[in-house]
Amino acid sequence: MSEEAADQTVDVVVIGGGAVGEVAAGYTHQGGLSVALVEQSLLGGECSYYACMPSKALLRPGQAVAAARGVEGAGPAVTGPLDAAGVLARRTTFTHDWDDSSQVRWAVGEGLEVVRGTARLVGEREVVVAGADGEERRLGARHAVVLATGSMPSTPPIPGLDRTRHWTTRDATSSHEVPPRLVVIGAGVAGCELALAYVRLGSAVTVVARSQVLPMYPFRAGGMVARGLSLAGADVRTQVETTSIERPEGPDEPAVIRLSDGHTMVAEEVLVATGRRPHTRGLGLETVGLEVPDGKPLEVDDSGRVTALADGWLYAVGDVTGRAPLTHQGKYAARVVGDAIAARAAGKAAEPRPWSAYAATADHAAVPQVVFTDPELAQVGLTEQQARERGHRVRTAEVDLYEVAGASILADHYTGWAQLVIDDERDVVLGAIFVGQDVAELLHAATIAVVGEVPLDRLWHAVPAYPTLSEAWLKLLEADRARTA
Ligand SMILES: Cc1cc2nc3c(=O)[nH]c(=O)nc-3n(C[C@H](O)[C@H](O)[C@H](O)COP(=O)(O)OP(=O)(O)OC[C@H]3O[C@@H](n4cnc5c(N)ncnc54)[C@H](O)[C@@H]3O)c2cc1C
Ligand SMILES: NC(=O)c1ccc[n+]([C@@H]2O[C@H](COP(=O)([O-])OP(=O)(O)OC[C@H]3O[C@@H](n4cnc5c(N)ncnc54)[C@H](O)[C@@H]3O)[C@@H](O)[C@H]2O)c1
Repeated sequence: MSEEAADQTVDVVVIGGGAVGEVAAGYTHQGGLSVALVEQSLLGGECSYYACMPSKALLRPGQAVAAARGVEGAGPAVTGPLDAAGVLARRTTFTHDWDDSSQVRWAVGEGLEVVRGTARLVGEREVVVAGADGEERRLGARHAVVLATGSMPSTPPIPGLDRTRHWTTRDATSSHEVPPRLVVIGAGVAGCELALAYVRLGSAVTVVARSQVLPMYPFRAGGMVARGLSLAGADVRTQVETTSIERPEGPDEPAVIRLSDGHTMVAEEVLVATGRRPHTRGLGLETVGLEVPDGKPLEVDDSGRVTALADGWLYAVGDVTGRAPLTHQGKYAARVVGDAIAARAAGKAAEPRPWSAYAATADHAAVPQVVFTDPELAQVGLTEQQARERGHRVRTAEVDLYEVAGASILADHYTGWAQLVIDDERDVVLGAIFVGQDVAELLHAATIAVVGEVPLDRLWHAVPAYPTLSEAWLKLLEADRARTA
């Protein structure tokens, strides 16, 4: 688009103002470039309004109560059920009642131009934004366009689902009611977290897993989370398919859910939490010669450049790339994208050398994730299975966390498990997993060990304070010594 044909020309247009797009825009601007950030809905995206923050806000009160009840002497001070209305109200303070004014103030304060509307590519470095009023605005980009359009819930092919009103994670995180009965289909991260939140809020919850709970993690870890859900009162059904869903009495009447084991359930709400697909639909990718099948991610190199386009003006970042669909990892890639665009605009090569500022290298082997269930599950890097599949020769070290003095102080009858996946040739940590109460804060030490490739004989000198849960590290290293002695 020539500067005359455009209503406005900036250095960089970022499409999608979720957490990831905001960071890409911010870093690009800090690099000295003018940036238009286009958002069709709420600036801040899923994480702020329908995902991370509201789900964690729904979970936290139940965690606080459970922690107190797990300590003799403290338990009697906490009686009665959660105040569901209070929990929902506190959640709403985190979503700012689904009002993004504070995020807009932040963006404008940073020097970004916020453009409201739905954007699509119409050619190389050319974007059209359709506003809510139907007006179209043409934006030209001198250097780059960044696609940060996120992901959408995927709908599994369950007979009747497409005709039956149901919850997605958006509804579950923004509900103002606690349904008396809730069936959760899918026992991935979102399904497990939201099942726990609602069972603790008072719903009768059934979780339907077609394989196991959290199948992406080691069997033992998923089993511990499944047991935690059961102890909280959920009915967890594994190895079972959902064969049909309907609301036979009408859209506002209870749903009837049938399972492959012959069981039938009735519930006011059904949450379908069976994964997400990259949001590439309607982006005008065909106008720049890209063919991306629906549901497939935009492939990018480590600096975020869309690999299918030769001249490198189109970038993608966050969930739409399918690389590591987590807020923190998307924001990390966005920092890389912002730095790479600014450097290239200044005439630098900005080659994505591994571990340089221009490469999101950690995406490949050091992604941390916490599942905020009870017990929590915190994992980084490669699982044992992934490491073996990638051809590493590995050994593992494992401990039961009740052996750790800090754990026994934290909770009576603490149960937990930790495992290190160790590269047998280089003696460095490739991955770590912790399952137990409050293990989330153990994770960053593991991330540092994995990213830093810290040799085990040096890690031996990183002494955890007594009596903290971090002594899990000492126990793990001792277990490895005992095995390799
Ligand atoms: C229930 C749930 C809980 C989660 N909890 C966590 C957690 O605790 N920690 C964690 O790290 N991750 C969590 N995630 C994952 C996390 O929410 C995503 O990884 C993150 O939101 C991705 O950010 P994004 O900016 O790439 O996409 P999004 O947040 O989806 O933002 C994309 C934005 O682009 C906009 N957009 C799309 N198309 C256009 C267009 N054509 N024009 C203009 N704007 C457009 C959308 O309106 C949206 O605002 C959770 C996910 C779910 C579903
Ligand atoms: N704490 C966190 O970091 C957090 C919390 C929630 C979500 N997320 C992220 O958000 C994204 C979406 O979460 P999610 O849990 O929906 O996706 P997911 O991919 O983690 O899990 C989806 C689960 O649904 C199952 N499934 C698929 N089709 C099914 C069917 N027909 N019947 C029953 N089960 C079926 C899959 O086997 C899988 O276990 C993921 O990237 C996740 O990592 C992160």
